[in-house]
Amino acid sequence: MKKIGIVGATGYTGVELLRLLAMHPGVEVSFVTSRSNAGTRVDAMFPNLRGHCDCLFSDPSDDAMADCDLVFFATPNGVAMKQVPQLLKAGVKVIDLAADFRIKDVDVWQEWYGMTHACPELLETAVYGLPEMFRDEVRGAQLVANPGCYPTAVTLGLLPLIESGKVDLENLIADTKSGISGAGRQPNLANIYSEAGESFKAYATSGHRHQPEIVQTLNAVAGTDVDLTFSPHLLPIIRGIHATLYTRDDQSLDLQSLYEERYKDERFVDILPAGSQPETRSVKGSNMCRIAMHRPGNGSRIIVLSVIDNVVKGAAGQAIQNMNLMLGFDEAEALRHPGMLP
Ligand SMILES: NC(=O)C1=CN([C@@H]2O[C@H](COP(=O)(O)OP(=O)(O)OC[C@H]3O[C@@H](n4cnc5c(N)ncnc54)[C@H](OP(=O)(O)O)[C@@H]3O)[C@@H](O)[C@H]2O)C=CC1
Ligand SMILES: CC(=O)N[C@@H](CCC(=O)OP(=O)(O)O)C(=O)O
Repeated sequence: MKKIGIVGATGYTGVELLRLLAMHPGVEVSFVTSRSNAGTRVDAMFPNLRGHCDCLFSDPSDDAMADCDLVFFATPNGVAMKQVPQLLKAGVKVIDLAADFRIKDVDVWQEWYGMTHACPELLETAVYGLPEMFRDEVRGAQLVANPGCYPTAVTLGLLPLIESGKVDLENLIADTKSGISGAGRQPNLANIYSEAGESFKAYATSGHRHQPEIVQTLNAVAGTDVDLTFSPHLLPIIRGIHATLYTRDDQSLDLQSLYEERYKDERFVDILPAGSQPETRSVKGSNMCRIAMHRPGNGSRIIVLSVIDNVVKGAAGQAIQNMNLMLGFDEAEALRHPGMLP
């Protein structure tokens, strides 16, 4: 059994890691942290884990972390970078669910995240954990930067078009909506039910830190600079991301066969039949990304619809997909279950 640690196990992505790892036959979660609940039983705080997890929360400074084979950081941005160098030296593999190692250019990272990077020398060696693009690199990685939730939905939705070399890269648009759990579990007035329920709004319209993350990946695929308008919105649902993606081609692409061919071997990307409209509830609780393509009026406009569960394929599920690759398990271990309806 591989020994797994989770730093930040009282947050939404941390507790989702615990739920999913409870279904994994090859790992045991041996170390979980919470600064505010050290010494408390995990299943006393999260009764859904009764019978699945008998750990106590430890403090993140506990040396036992270095005894793990792999540690997940499910912590706010800027936490992992302070502990990762030491863990790597101790031979521990690390997956950061936050953004500390996602952006290769340290100046870009510091500008968007508003802090000084603690270990910029690791940015080049960290592997961006989108298995549908970097599977082989993830297999050999000691440090994986798990992608952001919006970047996962947008990048998987646009990838076949960018790889085709046939779409307008000057005017890509990603109109995205996220459920409220995307903002994490810490209290925030804007995210309480009576503020966010029965309402709908855009946010971070003049700039969101996921824009440079998506562009970094798309630029690498395109081999040139793409121009992406990225506009996030807060949806009054708990889980789910819906991305509506726009571009144009010269009408030569057969969208259905392009996407089906690109993702034919991918277990976590489902290309829906032509004309479909994927729903966030179809992926709720699962690691699946569902995608459908449209060409309104058979013209040059292309609209791609992409949905994920932000906590699963957008965070904990994708992190476990990466863990499976890094530790030599079947990539789908603990992730084979379907979504929940309703
Ligand atoms: N929610 C989502 O859908 C997604 C989240 N992410 C990213 O994943 C990370 C975790 O997100 P989420 O679970 O939503 O966050 P939460 O705010 O829900 O949880 C954060 C966790 O980190 C712990 N923590 C906070 N500060 C520190 C610290 N300085 N040192 C150690 N532990 C700390 C908290 O526990 P305690 O205070 O008790 O120690 C808590 O368990 C974030 O970086 C987020 O941006 C990525 C994709 C999607
Ligand atoms: C609804 C909502 O607030 N969503 C979050 C995205 C969470 C996430 O994935 O962001 P990281 O890059 O920090 O991992 C946001 O827009 O900030």
